[in-house]
Amino acid sequence: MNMDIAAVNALPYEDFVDILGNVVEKCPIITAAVWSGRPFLSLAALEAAISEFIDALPESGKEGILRCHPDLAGRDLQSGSLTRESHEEQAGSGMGALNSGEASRMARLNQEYKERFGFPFVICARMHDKENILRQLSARCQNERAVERARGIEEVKKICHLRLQSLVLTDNRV
Ligand SMILES: NC(=O)N[C@H]1NC(=O)NC1=O
Repeated sequence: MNMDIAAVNALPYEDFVDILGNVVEKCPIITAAVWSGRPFLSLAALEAAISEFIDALPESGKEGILRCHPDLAGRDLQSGSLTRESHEEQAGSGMGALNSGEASRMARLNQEYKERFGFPFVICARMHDKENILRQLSARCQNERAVERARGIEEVKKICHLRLQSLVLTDNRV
C-alpha cells in the first residue's frame, strides 16, 4: 500500500481510519479526528494536523497516548501480540534478539521507568540500536516527569513520521 496524498484525501473516513489508524500506536481516534481537515495539501500537512491535535490535548491526554504504547521487548513482543508496525520497529532495532543480560536489564529499567512516571518509556526504535536504547532508557529514568512526558511525545511524533512515510508517497516523487 503506497498512496499519494490525493488518493488519501479521496478516502471515506472508514478507509482513512483503516489505513492510517495506527500511525500513532493504538490511537485511531487521532486519525479519525484529523480526517475533518481534508483536503491535505501534502503529506507534511497531514503530519502537521496530527501533531497539532496531539499538542492541543491536555497533559492527561498526552500521557494516555504514551500509555497506548507497548513496552520495548515487553510482554506483547514475547506473546506475539504487537501491532504489525510495532513488531517491525522492535525487530529492526534488535529488541527480539536481546541476550539474557540485556533482556533482564531492559525489563528492570522499563519497570523502574513506569513506576516513576506512570507511563511507559517511548523511543522511536527505528532510529536506534539496542545499545543506544538501553543507554537512553537508563538516562531518561533520571528526568522529571514533565520532561519525560514531552520527550515521549516527541518520540511518538518521530514514529508517526516514519509510519506515514511508509504508507503515503511523498510529494516530490517522480
Ligand atoms: N515503548 C516504545 O517506545 N514502543 C515503540 N517504539 C517504537 O518505535 N515502536 C514501538 O512500539
